[in-house]
Amino acid sequence: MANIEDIKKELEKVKYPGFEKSIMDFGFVKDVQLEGNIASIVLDITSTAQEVEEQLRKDIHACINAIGLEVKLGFNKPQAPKQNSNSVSGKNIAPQIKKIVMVSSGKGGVGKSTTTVNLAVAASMQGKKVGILDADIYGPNIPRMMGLQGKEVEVIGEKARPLNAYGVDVMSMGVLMDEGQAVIWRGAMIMKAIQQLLRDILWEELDILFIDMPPGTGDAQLTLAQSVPVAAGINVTTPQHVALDDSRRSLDMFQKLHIPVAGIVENMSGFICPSCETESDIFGMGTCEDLADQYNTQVLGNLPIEPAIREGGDGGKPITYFNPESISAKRYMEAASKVIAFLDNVDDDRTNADIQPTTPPGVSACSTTAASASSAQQTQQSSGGSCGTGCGCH
Ligand SMILES: Nc1ncnc2c1ncn2[C@@H]1O[C@H](COP(=O)(O)OP(=O)(O)OP(=O)(O)O)[C@@H](O)[C@H]1O
Repeated sequence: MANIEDIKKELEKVKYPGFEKSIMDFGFVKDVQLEGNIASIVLDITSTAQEVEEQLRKDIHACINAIGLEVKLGFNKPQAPKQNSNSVSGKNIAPQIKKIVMVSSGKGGVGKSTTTVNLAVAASMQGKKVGILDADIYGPNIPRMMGLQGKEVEVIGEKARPLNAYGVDVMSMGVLMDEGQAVIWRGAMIMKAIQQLLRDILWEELDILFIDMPPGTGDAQLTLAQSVPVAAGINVTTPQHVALDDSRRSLDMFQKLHIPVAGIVENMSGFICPSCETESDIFGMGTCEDLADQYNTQVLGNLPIEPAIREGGDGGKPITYFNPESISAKRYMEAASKVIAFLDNVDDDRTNADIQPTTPPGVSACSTTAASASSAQQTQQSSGGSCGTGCGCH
């Protein structure tokens, strides 16, 4: 006869809909009891969506029945939010912003924030009125990268005015939270935070708002797509094949959310030696071309690993603004021009209902299942010359 441990083992096989992690790993299973052959299980879940509950019921029944037990299931769920999804209500909560661009990556640490900052600065240098919303609530580092760390936000009534650096308006959870404060966010809180960052911030009329998303494909992406019409998505990745697999998830998510894909930024693509400026291949270069073809999009730019890019990020002095003659700054400028050209072709008057999904609030239109696209071919590039600094050039 199965015991409680057997039940828990079975529950480890049940994945939370739209995610790779199990309900046990998420800590959603609050109570497991066994009386006779009836397993009583209580779950705390973050989604209000009926579909999520139904899927879980189905999966849990299947695996618990398989070990010869009946199931009694209880769910604790948050109240459904009053605010309907944008696509359902047709409401745009930030109508003064002409074009919203979602910058995403399949995983953390690939240079998404660095790319957001430099693209935004580059677009501003090309005459656009630009803002950055740092929605990476788990690691908001845009304030540091824009030299705004420790700056006080001006509060007017119940709203806050964005900060400004290098001609770009900026708002971030990092400005609103104490430094180093750890944040553990669950679905409903993320939804609220993102909506507040759009609605309760006094954004001026902007041509483009770049939004630096948390890595991955989750509640934040869905909430954003349901709250405002997202005109374009940009995927940032590094060229290694493992990173490209994660990237596919991100690109699949754009497709599922009906977000037009402006392109892919291949970051840390080769290394530029600070001494001789030779570009050499470290993690691979040019691997995103195939990926872009598969998703019918373009590579916006190949940004090398350049110490000056990191120093610009750490020191709050973006390379595009402070060293516009560098190879990287020129590539960011070119990438920004491609984004602007892409946005020119996305209709200003498109409403969210035209481009974003019509799933009810809280229902994940995102899937973490990677497309079964074939692997991109790595293009090896050799570099000439030798500088003798051990940078890898030969
Ligand atoms: N092309 C580059 N050359 C050198 N350093 C880089 C480059 N791109 C990013 N970095 C550095 O890599 C680190 C991670 O970059 P960044 O914070 O932009 O990544 P991220 O994808 O936003 O990470 P997270 O998901 O954790 O927020 C930073 O220290 C940044 O300065």
